[in-house]
Amino acid sequence: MGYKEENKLAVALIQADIEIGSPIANKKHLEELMEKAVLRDSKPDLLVLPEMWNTGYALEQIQDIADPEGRDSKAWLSAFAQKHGVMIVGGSVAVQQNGQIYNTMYAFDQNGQQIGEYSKLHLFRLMDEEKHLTAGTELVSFDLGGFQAGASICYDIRFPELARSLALGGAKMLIVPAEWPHPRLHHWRTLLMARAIENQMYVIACNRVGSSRGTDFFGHSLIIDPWGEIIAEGSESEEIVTGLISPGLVDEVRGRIPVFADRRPELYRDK
Ligand SMILES: O=C(O)CCC(=O)C(=O)O
Repeated sequence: MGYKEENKLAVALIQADIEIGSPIANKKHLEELMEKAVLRDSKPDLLVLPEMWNTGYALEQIQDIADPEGRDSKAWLSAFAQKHGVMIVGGSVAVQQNGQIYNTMYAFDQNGQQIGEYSKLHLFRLMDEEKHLTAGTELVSFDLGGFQAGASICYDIRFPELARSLALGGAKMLIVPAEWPHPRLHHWRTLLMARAIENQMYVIACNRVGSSRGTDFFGHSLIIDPWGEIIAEGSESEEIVTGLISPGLVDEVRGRIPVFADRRPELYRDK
């Protein structure tokens, strides 16, 4: 593993623009940025991509351009991970599975082995997602170099129950690929910060930039530590956002303010 410091993981978020309805062009563009990220002097251990990078929100054509069974996306991500010895959380892609379309994240270890698959649980009605996509049905977490990561996608961060359930299941970091637009920058930053502070976990959030059909995506990808401190934040332009994270800090913060021990689950409503 290319750890920069003992027990630390070097993370690089690929804050890219996405061309609507153009999976081939998007893959080529992302590959250029990912190559830039891994060829830097300080090579990352983990790359994270944005949401729906293959198609963007081309929902009315999605049946025709979604990746059948995710085959093409998985093969490409796996080959890149293996070639460069880097772990990848491949943002998410529109995938066609048994006649349904899902918004699905695939994760790979540094040998190119698939280690995770998660389909977005909460579909975003403001963008008509529920008319075109099928929601996932499972909470997912996977191991990233000894660091348990919980999966979520964009709108999912508005549901604190999801991040809390992942944390209760052992996750020390929440991964959030997104296509989150203006004018809700305040929501994005506040919700991500809250998920980090309340669950005392890292939040690793990669948002796209650029404009598509009148919607402006603001980037501001974030790496937030379990105290809620911002380790790195993107601008509103394309860039690679980097930071170092350490599993030990999660244990330290959880030890200092024992939120999990102080919960009163017997009093909370679950319906
Ligand atoms: O919740 C929001 O404001 C944005 C969510 C979103 O754009 C998405 O889930 O694709």
